[in-house]
Amino acid sequence: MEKTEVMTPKSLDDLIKLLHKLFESDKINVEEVQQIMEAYDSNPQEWKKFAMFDPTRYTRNLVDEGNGKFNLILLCWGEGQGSSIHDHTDSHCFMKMLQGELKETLFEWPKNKTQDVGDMVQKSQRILKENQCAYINDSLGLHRVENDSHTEGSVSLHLYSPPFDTCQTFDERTGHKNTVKMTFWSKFGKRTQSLLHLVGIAQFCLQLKIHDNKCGERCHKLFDMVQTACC
Ligand SMILES: N[C@@H](CS(=O)O)C(=O)O
Ligand SMILES: [Fe+2]
Repeated sequence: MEKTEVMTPKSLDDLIKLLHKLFESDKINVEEVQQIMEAYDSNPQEWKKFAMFDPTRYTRNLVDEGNGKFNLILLCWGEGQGSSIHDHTDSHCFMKMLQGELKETLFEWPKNKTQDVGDMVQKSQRILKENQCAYINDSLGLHRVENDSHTEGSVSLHLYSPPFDTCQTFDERTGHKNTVKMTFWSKFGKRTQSLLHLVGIAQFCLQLKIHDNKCGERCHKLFDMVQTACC
């Protein structure tokens, strides 16, 4: 196999361009992707438009859809926020630190995948520092990611290939698993949830039509508008 030189992306846009090139090929070189992501020197000016925090849980903000080959997602972790123990749906997962630190804990898959089998077995734990790029896939195990800081938020850039929108989460005590849908807090720098919220309100208003035809009519219009805006 030929050895390629590690390219140093000059900016986030440059990194995205390089990633598009690398993922044109059907077979990717994990180390190469990891090295290129690590070589990008985090510059908040370039990514702050994607960085939206929520006080209640970590947010997932879509940055790029990688021509359908990968999703590039910026994750914002407030103080004390973390993920559940989860898998990565048979995809590659690269995780590049843009700001602050994150604690990553690796777990083994529960022995019996169909039954609750007691405590999850912890394999290792490490602190990921700014500009570091970690990698995981399902054959390496499961993980949980946490921002342990009481004073600072953390930001990380995740690349998933192929893209996926559900994963399995695991109860640390029992190993019991659940399939969960993963949502975006924003896409390409624009908040998504508020529109979904409006759809919910419009749907609710539509039900009122039973009681009040005028309201129903108005809400049909609102519902159509919101649907057009969303899709
Ligand atoms: N894989 C998680 C983030 S992490 O905890 O690695 C997600 O995409 O939401
Ligand atoms: Fe993860």
